[in-house]
Amino acid sequence: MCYYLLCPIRSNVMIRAALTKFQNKWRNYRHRFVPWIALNLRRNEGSLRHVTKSIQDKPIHDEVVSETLLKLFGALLERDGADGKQSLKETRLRPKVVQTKSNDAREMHEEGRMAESDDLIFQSMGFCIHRRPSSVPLAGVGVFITKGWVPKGTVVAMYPGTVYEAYEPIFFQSLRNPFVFRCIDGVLVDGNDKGISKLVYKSCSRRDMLGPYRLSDFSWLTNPKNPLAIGQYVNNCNDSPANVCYQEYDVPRVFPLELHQYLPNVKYSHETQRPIRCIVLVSLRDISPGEELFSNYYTIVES
Ligand SMILES: C[S@@+](CC[C@H](N)C(=O)[O-])C[C@H]1O[C@@H](n2cnc3c(N)ncnc32)[C@H](O)[C@@H]1O
Repeated sequence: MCYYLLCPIRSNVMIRAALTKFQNKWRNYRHRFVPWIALNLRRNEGSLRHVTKSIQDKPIHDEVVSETLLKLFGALLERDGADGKQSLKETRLRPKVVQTKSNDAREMHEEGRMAESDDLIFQSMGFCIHRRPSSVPLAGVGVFITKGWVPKGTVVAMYPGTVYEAYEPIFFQSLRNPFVFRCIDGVLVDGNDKGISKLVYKSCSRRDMLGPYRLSDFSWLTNPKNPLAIGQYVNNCNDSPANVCYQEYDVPRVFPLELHQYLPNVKYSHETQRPIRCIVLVSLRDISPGEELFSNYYTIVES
């Protein structure tokens, strides 16, 4: 009798102990991409990023991020029109103009725009960045430095997308979506440029205007006018160490209003009081032309 009673009790205790151990490990574990972690944790344990405190997961100062963005966005604004109003008008008109062109003319127009963007980013940042088929078999698209050198500690890309507070609903957008990025504080950024995610981003971006100024950029959903806004396509490193890492950056309130139109992030709810959250990718070492960017999809935050 005793035997039958004791056995379930002992196994209950063991199960509870195992669950507590798992819960503790899970709490410390700040995963970036939810579906990916479930499938690949064991295979990629060697490529984990360890940081001691969440506050320390900033390889460069936020002021340096601000300076970089101000420089690039300033150059984009100069290209698009001195006060940003012209670029807004242009953005509204562009679809109609493009519709009247043949496919060839449209392709030439896009190629011209890409070459112009390349010159601009090369002049202000010293490198060019593009999407290409990944060097990792079956990994889809990746992001490459195609021209110029990237010194260690440089902002190389931005992770675009809709920003959800931890309590906001994202269930339907997250189904079969490998682009949902999780910040250390639980904020989620949906960088998918297709389907329902695309619709949500566009509608939030159109909602948020301040007078003549757009507060976010939605061109990354098709052809990014901010050339850095392709960070959601950076793949996870497998065997060799990552050459970039994610840094969370809350846009300071003093960030010039006319430059917000180049920020590739928008709040899901406009009632959220905190500053807009952006994610930048920062180089962990010097990167040479032709190299693919690789990040860590896993970060362990040890408290
Ligand atoms: C955020 S997306 C990155 C962009 C993706 N490569 C694409 O073409 O859409 C994450 C997905 O990329 C793929 N991926 C990323 N790193 C990988 C790797 N090292 N090996 C294989 N697949 C990878 C996985 O399918 C993962 O769910």
